[in-house]
Amino acid sequence: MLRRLILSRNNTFINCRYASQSMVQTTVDEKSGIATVTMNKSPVNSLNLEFLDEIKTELNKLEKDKVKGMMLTSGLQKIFSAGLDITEFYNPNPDRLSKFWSTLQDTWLTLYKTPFPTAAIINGHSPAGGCLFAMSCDYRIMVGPKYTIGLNETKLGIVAPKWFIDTMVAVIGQRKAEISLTTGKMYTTDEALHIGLIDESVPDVNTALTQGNLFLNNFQRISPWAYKMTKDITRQSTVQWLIDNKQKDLDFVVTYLQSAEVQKSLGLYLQSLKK
Ligand SMILES: CC/C=C\C/C=C\C/C=C\C/C=C/C(=O)SCCNC(=O)CCNC(=O)[C@H](O)C(C)(C)COP(=O)(O)OP(=O)(O)OC[C@H]1O[C@@H](n2cnc3c(N)ncnc32)[C@H](O)[C@@H]1OP(=O)(O)O
Repeated sequence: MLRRLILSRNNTFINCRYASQSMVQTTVDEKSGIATVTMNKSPVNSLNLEFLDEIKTELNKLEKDKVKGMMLTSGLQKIFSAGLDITEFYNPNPDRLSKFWSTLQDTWLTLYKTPFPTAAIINGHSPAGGCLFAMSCDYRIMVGPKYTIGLNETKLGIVAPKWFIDTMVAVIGQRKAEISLTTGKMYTTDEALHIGLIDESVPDVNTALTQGNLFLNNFQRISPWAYKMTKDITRQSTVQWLIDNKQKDLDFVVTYLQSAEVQKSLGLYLQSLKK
């Protein structure tokens, strides 16, 4: 791992951590202590085992470094994240599938429970797992109007796991989540703003980053302990369910995803993507 200081747009030094061939780049503004984590896995930031592992490691590092906040964004042109990498569960190797799913569980727990405030800068499409990661941040700013966001699992012929569902319910409420999930609806930026799936719609990435910094800087005036306790209490039931049911969730998903019916649906969906 290499480190270097670079000069940011507002002339403060940024501590930049990067590794050769890294899929995740992080900069930390030395003045504000706010980190920007950029997902950079071409072509669509699909979340496979190695990518999830890198994201989790990076989040743990930020916690150790005691950053004051984090913005999660994408380095790709028009995609925040295409969600889980479907090739991890289409014709899967069962051992790798288990490893993949438990890494997803751990990465999500790490992101959902960060002791520092987080903002998703959604600068591109954000289906399924991409939407999950955005919803797991404390605040969402989406660059409009061209992109879409939502939990579209039913469109793939699969079911969003309970903790995906609970995360969405926490953001938009039971009724809207039920409609969104059953229909697999992908919302435009305006629609997402209207139902509360995102907090702000902005015209470009620079504005999104400025607004993200503004949101995170609010916490300079809040006790970190009070922040963390409040977040833990608010998110407790969703987090605790997964902690208590990790193995059950894993066993179910691994069996379910390998069933003939699900494999057939996934094959057809992948084919439609290639077209
Ligand atoms: C009770 C129930 C309990 C348990 C349930 C159990 C299991 C639940 C399991 C899983 C939950 C699943 C969560 C997910 O996240 S599934 C992933 C859903 N994602 C999508 O549907 C997105 C699909 N992609 C797109 O819509 C478009 O690609 C996108 C808008 C992101 C970008 O469009 P663009 O035109 O720019 O690029 P493409 O040409 O479409 O794609 C380029 C390239 O990338 C491949 N691709 C795209 N998305 C994925 C993906 N998610 N995984 C793997 N590969 C992906 C695409 O096929 C193209 O490949 P190629 O043709 O080879 O270049």
